[in-house]
Amino acid sequence: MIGTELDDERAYLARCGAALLRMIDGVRLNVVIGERVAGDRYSAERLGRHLKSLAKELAEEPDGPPFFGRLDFDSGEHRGQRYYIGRRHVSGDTGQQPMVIDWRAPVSRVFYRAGARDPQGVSVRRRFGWSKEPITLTGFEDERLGHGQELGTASRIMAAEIERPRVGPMRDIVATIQPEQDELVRAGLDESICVQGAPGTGKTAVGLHRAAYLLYTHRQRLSRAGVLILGPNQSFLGYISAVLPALGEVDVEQTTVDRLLARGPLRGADGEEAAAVKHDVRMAAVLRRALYERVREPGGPITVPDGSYRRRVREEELRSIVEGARREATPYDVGRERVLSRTVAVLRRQAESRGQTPNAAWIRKMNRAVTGFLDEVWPAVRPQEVVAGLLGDPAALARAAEGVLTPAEQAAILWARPPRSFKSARWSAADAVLVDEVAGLLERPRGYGHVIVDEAQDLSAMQCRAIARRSEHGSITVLGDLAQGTTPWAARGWREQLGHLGRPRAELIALTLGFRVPAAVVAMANRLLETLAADVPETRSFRADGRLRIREAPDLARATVAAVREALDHEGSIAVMAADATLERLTTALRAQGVAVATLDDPASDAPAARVTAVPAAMAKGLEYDHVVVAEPAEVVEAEARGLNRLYVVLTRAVSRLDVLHSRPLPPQILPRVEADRIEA
Ligand SMILES: Nc1ncnc2c1ncn2[C@@H]1O[C@H](COP(=O)(O)OP(=O)(O)OP(=O)(O)O)[C@@H](O)[C@H]1O
Repeated sequence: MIGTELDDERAYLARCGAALLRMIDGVRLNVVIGERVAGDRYSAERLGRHLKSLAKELAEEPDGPPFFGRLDFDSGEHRGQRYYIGRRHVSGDTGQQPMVIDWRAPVSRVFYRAGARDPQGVSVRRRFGWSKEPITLTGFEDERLGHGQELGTASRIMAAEIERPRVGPMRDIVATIQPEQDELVRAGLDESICVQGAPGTGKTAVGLHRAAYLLYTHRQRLSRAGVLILGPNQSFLGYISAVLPALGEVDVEQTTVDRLLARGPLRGADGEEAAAVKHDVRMAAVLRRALYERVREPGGPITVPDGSYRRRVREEELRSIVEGARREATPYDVGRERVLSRTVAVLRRQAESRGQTPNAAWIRKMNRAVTGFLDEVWPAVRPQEVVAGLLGDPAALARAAEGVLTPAEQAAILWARPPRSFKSARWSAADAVLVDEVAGLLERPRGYGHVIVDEAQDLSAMQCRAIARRSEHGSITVLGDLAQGTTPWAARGWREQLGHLGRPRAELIALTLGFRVPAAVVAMANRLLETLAADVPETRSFRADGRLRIREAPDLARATVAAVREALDHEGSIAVMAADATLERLTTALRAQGVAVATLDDPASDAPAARVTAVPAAMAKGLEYDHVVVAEPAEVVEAEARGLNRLYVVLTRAVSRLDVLHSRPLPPQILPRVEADRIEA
């Protein structure tokens, strides 16, 4: 019975393949016709470009299966219908319903949300199982929701997908999105949300799928306004970069906050103290003062030659123009424009009252004539100039920071050797944030329709403000985990962070079911979590499989080589994680033993297909590997002020197996019940 049904499904699969080819051919043909028939060159080019990108998109359809689920309805709006759900829409014959419905379409929501308690009209939900290379439909699993039958997380197909060994970059999760994740993915475009989730609960996955969903649902609005994804570093962005293209979305900007804000190369570095002050929210007030200190009261009336006349604007009038512009609290550059246009308007009224009719050339002439006055009372400035003027001049800093920063804080951020000009300044990443703050006071930056911020707990207040400026008229999705905060300014609570992000009332949602880390590892991570003083709920693991092994190893290098060799016998990616110096030593040892090791900054180093990556503990955030070897956790803890949080991050990167190797005593925070986990070889 199942056999014949499987044959039927395979026949349907073959028809889908044919339909997809027809779609690609059709679009390609349109490219050719479009190029020939469009009325003029401009529309020919536009049409051609559009069709070509559509053809490219379709042809680049990943080799994945065209559908992963099926819904049979026996009541409600879709009664009697059967829909196949897949990554992308596949058209049916003319006049027929689609062969496959996009997972983002409204009806697909039922696939993710229906359950025995609320079948939503569905009699049977079917999940398909596939094997790769070649893509083969191997079976299916039915849930008769109408009869109270629901597998939930007991689904074998779902478990196999979640527990599969990880290789290469992150993949989409469309086939197995959980109901609570789906709710976040499909939150409306006007809703800003904040997702607090322990490691591996799918925050990043939710964020990426939300981007794809919003682009599908609000294509026009967002293709104009744009979607921005912010991640912690380039390695992380590389790791997630394939997910959206696989879902057919190629026009999403994915970058880091530093890159977003940098206006040139960053060649400077700050000490801890200076960075902490520069990232503090109080700097916003200091910078505002430093900028508006440049606005001066008019020192007297102005006289402007106009043909045979000399026009005069009284000091009181000028004062009220400057004061008025200040009070209006528009961006600084708009204020300057207003002072200019209002001063010229006074001159114009004078000219008109004398029977003159000023034209555009006259206005231009007057604009030029009052520029000297304008530069005095409301000078044009560049943001770098303002910041350099502040950090390079103790007196200017003291004026702007009075009552806001302590003398010690001021001393911490002063440049020891000020550059000759702001153009030769060696800007640091923190300086770039300050420059951006001033730039935001000068004029509003380009905004996005939606911004997704990953690892948001690590952002400083000043970085949050930079993001808020870019999402003022859009919405944001904030993803993070307070327990994984490792920067000196990492958030202690979400409400305050959301305030800095300009969304103090965004809904806060917690995800607690982990899909990455095996249960044994979660138990250890939760022990560490208790000591981190982060107000977050514990995680449960979806995964009963997986292995944790803790070994004392006097010769760390030898033990690492042995652990990696053993890992290489299994399928999946492997990472060695440690503090910097130790990692270098271990990488050398591995290479000396003939093991190819890639590094994060150069993934193709050593051997292009190296299965082992050396990951500095400080760069592990957001990444995952099938097998992780963590060497000398005590060093990871000692390396930085929030070393325990870093260890928490590092211990939660493994999908199938985690080896913890130590020659020194383990950090006591993971010790209490560690003996129970210890399995000696
Ligand atoms: N519903 C799901 N079905 C299948 N896999 C899932 C699901 N949700 C998450 N995953 C997988 O679990 C892993 C962890 O997800 P993700 O990286 O998004 O978690 P995270 O919460 O961002 O973790 P971290 O805080 O450590 O960065 C990924 O491999 C992801 O594909």
